[in-house]
Formats: sequence, C-alpha cells, structure tokens
Amino acid sequence: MPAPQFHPTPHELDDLELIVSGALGGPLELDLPADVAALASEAGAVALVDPEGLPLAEATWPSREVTALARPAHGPFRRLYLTPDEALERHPGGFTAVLVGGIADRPAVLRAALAEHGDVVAIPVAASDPRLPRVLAAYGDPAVAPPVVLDEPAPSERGLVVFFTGLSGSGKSTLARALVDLVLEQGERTVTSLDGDVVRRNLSAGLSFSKEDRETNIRRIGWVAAEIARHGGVAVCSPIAPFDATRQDVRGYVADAGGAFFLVHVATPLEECERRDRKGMYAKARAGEIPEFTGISSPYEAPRDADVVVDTTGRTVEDALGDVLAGLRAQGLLDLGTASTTGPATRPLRVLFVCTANICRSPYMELTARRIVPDESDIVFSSAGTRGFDAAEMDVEMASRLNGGAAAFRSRPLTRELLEGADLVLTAEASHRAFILDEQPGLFRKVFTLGQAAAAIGRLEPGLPREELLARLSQSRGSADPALDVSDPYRRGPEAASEAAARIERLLAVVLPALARDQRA
Ligand SMILES: Nc1ncnc2c1ncn2[C@@H]1O[C@H](COP(=O)(O)OS(=O)(=O)O)[C@@H](OP(=O)(O)O)[C@H]1O
Ligand SMILES: Nc1ncnc2c1ncn2[C@@H]1O[C@H](COP(=O)(O)OP(=O)(O)O)[C@@H](O)[C@H]1O
Repeated sequence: MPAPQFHPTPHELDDLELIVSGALGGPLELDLPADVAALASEAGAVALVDPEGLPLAEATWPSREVTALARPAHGPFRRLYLTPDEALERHPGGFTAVLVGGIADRPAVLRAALAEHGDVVAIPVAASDPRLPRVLAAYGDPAVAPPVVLDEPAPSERGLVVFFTGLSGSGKSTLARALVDLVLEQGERTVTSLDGDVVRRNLSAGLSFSKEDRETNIRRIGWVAAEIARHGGVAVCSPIAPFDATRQDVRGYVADAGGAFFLVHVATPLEECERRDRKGMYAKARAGEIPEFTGISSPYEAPRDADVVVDTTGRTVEDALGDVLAGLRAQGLLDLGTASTTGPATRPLRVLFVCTANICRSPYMELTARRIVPDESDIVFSSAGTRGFDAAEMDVEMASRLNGGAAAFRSRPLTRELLEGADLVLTAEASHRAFILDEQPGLFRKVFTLGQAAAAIGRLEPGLPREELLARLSQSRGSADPALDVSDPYRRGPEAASEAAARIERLLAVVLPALARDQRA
C-alpha cells in the first residue's frame, strides 16, 4: 500500500522546511482531507510533494514524524534559505535574518533586504509566530532585519477580476462585452475576456453540464483569471457559475494572486430570460430535450456576496452597465471616467405638462416640478396648452402661489414637435389626453393625465429604475379617470386656485421622486 500524495499549503511547506532544516523539532502540524487521511492511515504514511509534484518528505501517519527526501529547489532567492548549520558555517561573522513566513511578496522583501545588508538569510517563519524564539535560537540568535513595509500597489496596478454570474440569457455576456470595450477604449489596462460560451469552446471543450463538470469549468476560468490578476491585468468572466462554493473558490484563487475580486450578480429573473430565449434553449429545456438546464432542471444558487446586483429587465445595456461601473469606481478598483454617463441612455428625461391655455395649471406644474427636481441633467420640464396663446403671462392667481419663476414665464401652444420631443407627457385633464391621442394615437405609451400617472406609480413597487418605471407605466395605460383630473381654476377665484395648486403639488410629490434618478433604491 503506497503512501498517498499530498500538496501541503504554503504555511505547511514552511513548517516542513523548518523541521527538515533542524530549526524546529517535529512533529509536523498537518491537516489532511478526510479521504487522504484514510489512505494515509492504511499506508501508515503520507508523501508530501511540492507544487510541481516533487516528493519533498514523507510523514508517518498519524504520528506526523518527518523524513526528508529532497530540499525545495525552486523559487526566487532560494539560495538565501539556509539551514542553521549552513548559515553559521557560511556567515561565521554573523548574518541578518529576514523572516519571510506569512509574507505574500517574498521576492520584494528579500530584494529590499539584500540592498540593505550583504549577509541575508531567509527564514520561513512569521515574525508573529510563537515559535520564533526557538527558531532564532537554533540559528544562534542572529540580528533580525526590521520588517519591510511594501507599498501597496496602486489600484491601477492591482489585478482585477470582474466576475458576472447569472442565468443563461440574463445579460452576462452583453454586459461583459460592453465592459471590455470600455476598458479597451480607455487604453490604460490590459483586459482579457473569459466568456462562458467561449471558454466552453476551447479551455473547457468536452465538459458536460453535470455539477462536477460545471465546477471544473468555473475553477479553470478562476485559475486563468487569477493568473491574469497576478500580473496586474483585468479579467472579465461571464459564465453562469451556479454554485456558491465554486464561486468562493475563485474568490480565493484571486485573493491568493493578490488581485481584487468583484462579483456581479446579473439577477434578471427566469421569466425574463425565458422570454428572451435568444438561442431557443429554454424552450428545448422545457420540452425535456436538454437535461440539467440551469433554472429549469438544475439549480442556480444566488450569491449573497455580490458587489453589484443588476436586473437588466427593461433597462438599456448602457444603463445596467452604469451600475457595474459605479460599483467598481466606488471601491476604487477601476475608474472608466464618464464614459457611461455620456451615452444616450443617461440624457435627461424630458417631461411636458399640458393643459388648455398654458397659463394656469401646466405652468404651475412646470415651475413646481423644477423646484422639486432642480437638476436639469436629470429631468427637463416644459409645458404647453392645447389651445395655448403665444407668449401670454401666467395667471396672477396661480402665479401668486409660486415662489418665483412666474414673471419670466410665457405660454405657448402645443405642437406635434413638442409632443415628439417629450419622453413623458402629463396632462391636467383626461380631455387633454384625448385631444392629443385623437391627433396622434401612436403616442399612447407616453401620454397620461397627471392623476392617472400618480395612481399608476402608487400601485408599483417603490425603487424601480426609471426605464422600468416608464415601461411599466406604458403597460398600465388605459382610459384616464376624469375623477383624477386637476380641474381648471381659471377665473374661479382664490379658493379654486388654492385647491388646484395643492392638488398639483400632491400629485407631483408622488410622480417626481419615482422618476428622479437619485431617488433610485
Ligand atoms: N444544461 C445547460 N445548462 C445551462 N446552460 C447550458 C446547458 N446546456 C447548454 N448551455 C449553454 O451553455 C452556456 C452556459 O455555459 P457556462 O459555462 O456559462 O455554464 S456553467 O457556468 O458551467 O454552469 C449557456 O450560454 P449563455 O446563454 O451564454 O449563458 C447555455 O446556452
Ligand atoms: N440591459 C441589458 N443588459 C444586457 N442584456 C440585455 C439588456 N437588455 C436586453 N438584453 C438582451 O438580453 C440578452 C442577453 O443575452 P446574453 O448577454 O448572451 O446573456 P448571457 O450571457 O447571460 O446568457 C441579449 O439578447 C441582450 O440584447
């Protein structure tokens, strides 16, 4: 029964080296996975091999007494790793010990030490290790080099893995490709795409969609991504990656390589992915023609550790990508500048208010709305009247209920161009809406009475992104209830004016926060 092979962790390898060199006594602290431990018990020993597979030692099992087979031969500055005997023999006049245990970038620390001291010996023990006095005693209590504080790499030099996970058709590849394009356009980082589909055609060719093969697939992607991060590159991965444990493994690989891991859950619901069904695969999966299809007959474990969660339903690619870019920027990992805010998706929303003469209600709406959302890069407001005069002043009664702005206001008649240039048209009465739709029935998706819009928005869950809110609003259209109208206060005295003003303010208080971008959840 041959001893099973085991690859110790870097820390276990350090301990092994200290024991073999005589700096520490045995036994070796070693954790074996249950299956290897069982084999080791049967064989009475375990073979400890280096990362390349070279057997370094054999440890009796379970007593963990070590017999050396070979000394570690590779690694930068290997020549500085001396046993106590070698160190005393080579440096009879004394030497400087550099404690490299627990140090991620050993070459950098040793390079710095060599620049300071000529006679360096590397000892694989951590400065914080309680066994340190014993180890140093074995080396004859040498001078110990003070710890070197290495500069953190600038964020722009630190490797980065952006990992998109989500159902098939959720939008992973589309968002990943858009992100890669932005990085290429900026030209400051190298970037590598590891798309689920593409990887399965090369790196993972031949793998199935069983749980095991999916795990293998994701670990391969993670391994390559971590190597890219090790060299300061950006890797953008977009497999389904349905299992939490495998995603955690990838996070670990990237951390070990000194990179940052940024997880994006593309949380588009199954219904929407299935509705898109770009490749007809959901239909086949439902028909039982594709076994183990994620979301249908194979599980998807939603991450709880995502840095960004983005549902692409009803949103443009630019807009959804904006969430990812904002997250990357907020964590200081990647700043792609304003690239995302210059696209057409983020131009301001144009809202047009309409009443009859454009002197009472719609100007009141326009000027009040501007007070509630003053940011013109967010929403631009205007107004017009179905029978509006050109350049009349605002009604005095209504104007007196505003805090300024009315003096400069001039009325204008509603035109086809004004309607077409608006993203959303909000009218005072159902009759105004009917007037517009009689002329231009094609505009039914964006013309509502203010009361109708407020009622519809009140029925939606709060915090919807603007695009989705508008999409849902256009679906909830129907005839506008005249009971929700803001009736005309013109020449009906101060009470009617106050009532109209109050009603407009109440309705705008429902509609505008839901439309404003910075109100988004
Ligand atoms: N059984 C089954 N389940 C899920 N997906 C399937 C399956 N069979 C084929 N496909 C197609 O393969 C793409 C997903 O591959 P991934 O490598 O990303 O999947 S995984 O991460 O290994 O789970 C995925 O492509 P995308 O739509 O680009 O995600 C599917 O179209
Ligand atoms: N905001 C959005 N972001 C990403 N994709 C979107 C968005 N809106 C619609 N889509 C569409 O959804 C589909 C997503 O497909 P794909 O990116 O290949 O998904 P996956 O890689 O997750 O399988 C594409 O047809 C894409 O055009």
